[in-house]
Amino acid sequence: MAALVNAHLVTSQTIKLSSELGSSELREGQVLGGLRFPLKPLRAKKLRNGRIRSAGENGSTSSNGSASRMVPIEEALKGRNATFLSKRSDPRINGTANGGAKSSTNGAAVRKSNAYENANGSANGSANGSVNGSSGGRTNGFASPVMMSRQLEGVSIGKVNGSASTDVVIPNVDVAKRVLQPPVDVTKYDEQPLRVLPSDEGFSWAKEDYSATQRNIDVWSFVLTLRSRVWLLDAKWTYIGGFTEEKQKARRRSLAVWVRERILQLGPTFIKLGQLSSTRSDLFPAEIVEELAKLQDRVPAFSAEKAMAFIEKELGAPVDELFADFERQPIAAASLGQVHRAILRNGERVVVKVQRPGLKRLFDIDLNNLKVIAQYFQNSESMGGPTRDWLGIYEECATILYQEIDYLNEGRNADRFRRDFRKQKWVKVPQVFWDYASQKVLTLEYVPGIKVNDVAVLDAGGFNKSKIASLAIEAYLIQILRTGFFHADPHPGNLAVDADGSLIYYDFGMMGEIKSFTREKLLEMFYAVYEKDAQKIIQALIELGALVPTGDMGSVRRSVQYFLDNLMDQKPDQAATFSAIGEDLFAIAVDQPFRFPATFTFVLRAFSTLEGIGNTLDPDFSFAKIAAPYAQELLDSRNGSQSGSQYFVQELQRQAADARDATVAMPQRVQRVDKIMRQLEAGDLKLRVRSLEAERSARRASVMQMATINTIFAVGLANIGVTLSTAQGISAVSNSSFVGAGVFLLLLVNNVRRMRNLDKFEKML
Ligand SMILES: Nc1ncnc2c1ncn2[C@@H]1O[C@H](COP(=O)(O)OP(=O)(O)OP(=O)(O)O)[C@@H](O)[C@H]1O
Repeated sequence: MAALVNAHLVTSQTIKLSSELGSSELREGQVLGGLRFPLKPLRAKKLRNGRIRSAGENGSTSSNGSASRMVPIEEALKGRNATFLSKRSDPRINGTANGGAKSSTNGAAVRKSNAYENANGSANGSANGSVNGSSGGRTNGFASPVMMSRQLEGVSIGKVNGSASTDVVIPNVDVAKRVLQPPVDVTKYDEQPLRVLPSDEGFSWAKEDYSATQRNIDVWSFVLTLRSRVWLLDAKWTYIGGFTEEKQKARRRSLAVWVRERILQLGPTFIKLGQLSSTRSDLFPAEIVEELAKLQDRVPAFSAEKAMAFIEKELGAPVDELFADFERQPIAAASLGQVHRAILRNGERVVVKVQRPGLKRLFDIDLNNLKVIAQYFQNSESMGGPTRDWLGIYEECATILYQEIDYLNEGRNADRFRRDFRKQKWVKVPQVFWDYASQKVLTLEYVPGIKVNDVAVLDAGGFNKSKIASLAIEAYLIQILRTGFFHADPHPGNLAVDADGSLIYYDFGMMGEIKSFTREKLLEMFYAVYEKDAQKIIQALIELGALVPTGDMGSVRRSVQYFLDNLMDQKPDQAATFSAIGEDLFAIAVDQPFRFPATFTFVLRAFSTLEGIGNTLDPDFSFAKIAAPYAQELLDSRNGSQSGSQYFVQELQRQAADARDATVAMPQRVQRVDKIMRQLEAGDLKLRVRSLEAERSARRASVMQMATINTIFAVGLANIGVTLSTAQGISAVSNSSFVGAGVFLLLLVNNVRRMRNLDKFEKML
């Protein structure tokens, strides 16, 4: 690892208590403020300032003998401001050490101030006091939070007890900076000012006494108003001054804004569903999808009191006891919960994810209503009922929602994801502190990072953005094609970059799983994409159930070929992006026999999000360029360890076998063709051909016909208007003729626009 250290770490006043005399070294692998310490030990003597000796603590760390215990400065310096030197550790290590320690300082006056804002604290020199160290307390790796907090209450810096001594090292800023040469001022993100989030106080769903009846009324009044507004969209007579496409578009836009606002009013269930729908251009019009995308960062937060009371209820102990410090202001608020920073009693910096209270009850009511709505949609022609699986979509959403409010499930997902990426050191997944976890509260290692879309900060830190883009794609390919367990919501808020350029993943509430058969087929499709083989892709899609084979596969093949050509030869300035491809695919699906299973839409959604991230990070970003070497690697690994000649021989054998099968089957096939021909001639067999191309031509002809009629009427009426006004001067009749001509002209413009769209569509195929 390059010698990377966070300037914040060294500008902070840090204290380390270690059992080993003179071991006031910062070792490789130690973690400061969530960032791993570099390379070689840094002798304490290089760092000025004081030392304190204290009792050894290693002995008390049962789960990892080598783990040296970090003690918060505040515990050492009674109320002084400082940031902690912490250690990334196995959850079991937390809560160890100091079991049975006697406190001489009564918890060292847990400070209420913001520990994160004290990077330049004044804890200089020696910290006085006596340490009543671990005194051989047997540790309980999985102590309950309450028990642990009780034990840790006694963590104290006071009189040194025992023969060992503790070093307290307070690095000098300048010396440390010079020695460590940080490449980036990570204080920029580690100490970033907190955004003031809007409060949830004005929203009825946030009230404790919100009744189920009131909720039903609120939901149904939204649904019914929405239905009538959608109906009004197409009721041409309701447009004052006559219907125009522009007016309809404006009405649709105002409807979309209204939907977004009402969704915010309706709260968590609808916000989450709105966020999920914000990529379903196959289901909703573009204006709605655009507005729904804005829901991502406009979610109100709940008060610190509410959060703290909820934590106490969930974890069974007051926040004061559980944490040495708990930041009242959340660092983020999302539809289902919010995130607070905190410091454990052992000095570990963590984030506490607190779920919005009352979510389960709200979901139960809302999903009951939504099920009725889905059933209505399913039976409604205008909502595409017969062709869209609204009930399936409802089931999918309900599953996601209930899964997302089970934070224990999220914790398990995080652990699994971390295990999947254990070999890729460039992917970081926060540790879960299981002792501080419940179904509604999750405590995770604090791993600050720069969000992948925060280009200005990445630039200022000198990060290699195209490398980050490549890593993001590669990490995703590993998930989809190798492990089969993928992050289904990789939006920029859930992906950050560490000081050493590694990727940090947050939020494991929504994970997808690809079964091995599907993975195998996706892998085949991936190779086929790499080889630009449309036929193989179609075969894989059929086997995946994403494509229903029909007689007219020619146009499907051409569509696929079009995407292949655009995808593989994609240039940054070309619009053939994943999101465009997704939209086009969905548009084409109306005509063609594609069916998109949930996994497929999630994968496509994830790829288009990643593509967006890639484009933000690197103007020359090309998905294909990044994927190609990866595909090659997979191809090589698929061909196993066989040498080139072995592979060649195997390929020859395969082709020979194909040829043999074809030859053996030939006489049978000829016989069948002959039989069919005779049946046709005898009139026993009728062939009904449905040609999608012919249907498209018919649609085109009908638009042309309408355009011709509109032209005739426009010109005719304009002629009458001109004739009348020259003969009789401007009159009501001549004016009406001009107006009529204008209307037909507009219709003509509309026809021309439709023709252009059809042309564009034709070219795509
Ligand atoms: N372990 C962590 N260390 C540092 N920051 C974190 C950590 N976990 C979460 N965050 C911050 O909190 C934000 C929200 O977290 P997260 O996405 O897990 O919450 P959420 O409620 O699941 O949100 P949503 O599902 O809407 O994305 C993240 O974008 C990140 O900025």
